[in-house]
Amino acid sequence: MAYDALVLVSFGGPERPEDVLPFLQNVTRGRGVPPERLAEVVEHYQHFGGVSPINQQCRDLLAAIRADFAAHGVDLPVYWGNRNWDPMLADTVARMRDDGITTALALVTSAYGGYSSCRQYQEDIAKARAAVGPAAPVIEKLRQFWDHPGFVEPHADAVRAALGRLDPAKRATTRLVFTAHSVPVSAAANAGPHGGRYTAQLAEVARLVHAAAAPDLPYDLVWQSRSGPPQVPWLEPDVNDHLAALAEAGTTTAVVVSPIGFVSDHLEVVWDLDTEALATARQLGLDFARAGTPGTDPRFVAMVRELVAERTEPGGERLRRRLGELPLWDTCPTVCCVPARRP
Ligand SMILES: CC1=C(CCC(=O)O)c2cc3nc(cc4[nH]c(cc5[nH]c(cc1n2)c(C)c5CCC(=O)O)c(CCC(=O)O)c4C)C(CCC(=O)O)=C3C
Ligand SMILES: [Fe+2]
Repeated sequence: MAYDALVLVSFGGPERPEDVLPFLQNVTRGRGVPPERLAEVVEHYQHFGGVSPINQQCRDLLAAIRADFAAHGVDLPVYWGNRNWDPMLADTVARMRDDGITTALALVTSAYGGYSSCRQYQEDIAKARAAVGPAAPVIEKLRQFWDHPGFVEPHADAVRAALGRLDPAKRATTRLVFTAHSVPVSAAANAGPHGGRYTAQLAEVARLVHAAAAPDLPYDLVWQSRSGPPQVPWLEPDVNDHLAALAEAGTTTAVVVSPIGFVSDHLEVVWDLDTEALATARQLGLDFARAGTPGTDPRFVAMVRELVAERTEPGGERLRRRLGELPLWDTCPTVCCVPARRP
């Protein structure tokens, strides 16, 4: 298959105080998030002057991908469009059409399967193409990359670096706490062609990062950033409750919190972990170091080029680099991740 562009598809975030509410309305439209929760989240964004870091992180990633492509003779223009805020994906797809693009690959800024991480981005692409009309380019999502070394190794190095910031005298009572975005229990059950893939992939990445970074330490996988109405069950425990349970048990004095669910230090990281979870740890008397995310790590950027090569080189499937053992699929069956359509 010949492709004439790559498009980075991301979540989007506001960059001005007056954009926070309309952005949040885009995110939560039709999803039953209570107004009290929305009001709280407005405050999280306003704490940072109404500027989410995520768009600048996408610009930095774009620049890094373009430089890497140029250095390796990959002659593909790279576009960028978001689910929830400017640049909106439909506007980007219109521009791609105007530029004569006919068949593009898409990199989404989530490594995992599941509705919010994978299927919803495919719906975003389908909606944007429908809005542009019949001349819209075909856009194929690159495979999920949770266990690619270009994603796992930067996380593992970040855990090592975070451990280096903690008191070595407390090493024997230090614990790794891996986090990912919580999702409704029903969404987790439906993730992937046979269900349960979001949590299974995260458990695999936690295992791989732990083994690479600090196999001598105990570790856990917990959840953060719960949304939705209180009566709907979401994945638990929450990272804050987990820290309280560790402090209560009395055998932990320090934690490294590693957000393996994410590719960059966006608001869910700088608020929910660096602000909230840090405050929780302080209150509990636990030392706390937050590990970084891949961001623009050269290995992560090179991974993007490798994922493209898997699709463009002859016999490209053989180029797949993976550290894990869970089944992999390039394209999702139509029944994937959508409860109503699962048999
Ligand atoms: C699995 C998952 C990822 C990881 C995959 C991926 O990265 O895509 C993710 C990422 C992100 N989530 C983000 C922000 C928000 N998520 C919300 C709400 C929700 N997230 C959900 C799931 C996920 N979310 C779900 C099931 C909801 C409930 C509403 C719904 O069913 O859709 C809300 C609404 C308010 C609230 O938090 O209640 C906000 C503001 C940002 C941007 C941060 C920034 O601005 O820097 C990012 C990267
Ligand atoms: Fe979210």
